[in-house]
Amino acid sequence: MDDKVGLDPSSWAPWTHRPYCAETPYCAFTNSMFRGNNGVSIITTSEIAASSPELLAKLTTPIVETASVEFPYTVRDIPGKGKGLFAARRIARGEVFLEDYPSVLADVEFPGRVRRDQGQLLLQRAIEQLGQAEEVLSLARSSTAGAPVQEDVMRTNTFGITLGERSRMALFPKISRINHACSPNAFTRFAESTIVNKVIAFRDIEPGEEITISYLEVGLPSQERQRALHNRWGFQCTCELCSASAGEIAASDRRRERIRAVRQEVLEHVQRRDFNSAIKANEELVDLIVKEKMAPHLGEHYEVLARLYLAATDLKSAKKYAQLALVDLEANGGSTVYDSVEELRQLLEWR
Ligand SMILES: C[S@@+](CC[C@H](N)C(=O)[O-])C[C@H]1O[C@@H](n2cnc3c(N)ncnc32)[C@H](O)[C@@H]1O
Repeated sequence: MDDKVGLDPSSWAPWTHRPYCAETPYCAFTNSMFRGNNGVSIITTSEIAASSPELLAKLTTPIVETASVEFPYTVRDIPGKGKGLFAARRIARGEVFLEDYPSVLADVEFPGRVRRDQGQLLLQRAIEQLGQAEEVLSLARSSTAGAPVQEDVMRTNTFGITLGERSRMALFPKISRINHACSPNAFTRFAESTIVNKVIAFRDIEPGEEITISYLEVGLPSQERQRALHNRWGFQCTCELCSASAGEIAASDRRRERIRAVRQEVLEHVQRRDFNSAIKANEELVDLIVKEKMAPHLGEHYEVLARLYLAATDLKSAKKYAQLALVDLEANGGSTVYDSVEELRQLLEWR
């Protein structure tokens, strides 16, 4: 690719910089006009880039964000945690209070398919070509092994997303300042159609309160949770749940192990089309989730129950759970966050 693309900028289209490939099948492609002059870079292969015209169109359309809105949060230093986000006013449950676009995207398999020094060159180029390179490079790092800055920043701050039918790492610079909590007060939703990652309040957040999200799948047992946070993000979890008494932690772990087992059972029942058993297992799941205070996810579980009852041709129960799901999903952002809200509304109209 390095050789095929000339020095003439018109041959780089739709990118604003000459694609840089570090003698690998992967290249760093940059559009520096994305979102004003913030820019976006993607590390992928030329073949994948060429086969994703819709994605390319999204990344190369010069999105200009609406005139500066007053952000309902501030960034502050927190002893022992680096920086963090704090509510500048009351943020209501369900409010979408932060929207962020990616600065760097990379195919998840890329680090395993190139030499480390080549990967580093690709990352370096992908970041240095951005208008907000400095902002990206100042994000948190967690390596204790002296990893290069770019690699460390990516490892500490990226989310796993699906984009253009591929798993990618994505760095959202504003969201990157949000710290982890096992029982967070906010969650993120990435919308592939707009490539916006939204942050939504799980519950009312009071002025001055720290805004948190969960870095992990909610519901991991304590040891797994602590190991993952330590290994990838380099910190010791001290949240309420991680600091509870040994007895409380053991009880929570038992429920979480059971939640995991029941989730698997639900899938197996559905695969066998045994909807009645799937419903029974899902009802146990809802019960465990409430006991484990993982209630923010209840709406999605009610939705699963509505769909299972529908599959079991019990329309009355399907509607009951669709209604419960709607109440919950609407309180957590409604159709701006959940694609299924409209479908659930239609289900309630069925006769
Ligand atoms: C994505 S960044 C979050 C923002 C970061 N604190 C900063 O200064 O930009 C992830 C890093 O923040 C720190 N961090 C996040 N959550 C934490 C927590 N609950 N306790 C201690 N450190 C935390 C860790 O250093 C972690 O590697």
